[in-house]
Amino acid sequence: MRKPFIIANWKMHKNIEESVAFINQIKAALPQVSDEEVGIAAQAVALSSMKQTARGTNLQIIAQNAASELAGPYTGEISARSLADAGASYVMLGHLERRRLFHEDNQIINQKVRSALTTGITPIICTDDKMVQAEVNGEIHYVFDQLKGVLRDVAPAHLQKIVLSYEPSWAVGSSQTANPKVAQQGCQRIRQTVCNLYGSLLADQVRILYGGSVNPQNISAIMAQPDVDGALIGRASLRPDDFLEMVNWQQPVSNVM
Ligand SMILES: O=C(CO)COP(=O)(O)O
Repeated sequence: MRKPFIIANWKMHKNIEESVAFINQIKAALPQVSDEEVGIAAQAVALSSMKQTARGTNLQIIAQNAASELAGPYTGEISARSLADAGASYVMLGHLERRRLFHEDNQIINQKVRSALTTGITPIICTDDKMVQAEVNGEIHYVFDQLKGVLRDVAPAHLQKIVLSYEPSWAVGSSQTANPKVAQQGCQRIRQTVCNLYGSLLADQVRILYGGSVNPQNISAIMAQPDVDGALIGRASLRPDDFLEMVNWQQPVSNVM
């Protein structure tokens, strides 16, 4: 049984004080750890204070990026080792914005994945529909070459822990509301690719999240899809009440607030 995972990706929003205040506002209303995992991906400087504030809760503190090396002369970089020290249990790697704005490619992301794994911090590997997209007989086909590249030399024992995500480029940060069927199709194809690479047992275990314009109105329909195990939420995660509504998507709103 795959445990649902709902993640706020705050990107470069919220300073340390705002991050801590947010956690103080939501921590009493988080779901049971046995039912669901909840996490917040924030700027690296806020992680340590967030971890302290979240003590006693099941909230996962997540880094948004890490260096490909663990130590050395890389001015301005932050290693997965230091992120783990700061309290991050997961690190997002290969987000669409990292690929698009900072020119990260599959090789670099693969190095980052392998470095993170040596520190015990769990990668959340993001993929998008820019993998290879081809139209055959009027149907869109995604070929998940990105996945093969970023998972190179990743052992099956490690893949068991890794979380994957599907974030179509046109839905991230856009006004286009995610269509649950598209979310399902993308996640299902990622699972199929994992099955081809690692076999069906691991493909059934790995969690695959959907990201791109998720909000309190559409999260239930997205989470109802069989291959969608969670959501990566940008803009709609910035307000505590909206975030709580989304992490408690299984309950009527009146029971949450
Ligand atoms: O980038 C995202 C999550 O990683 C999605 O961002 P939005 O929810 O703002 O579209």
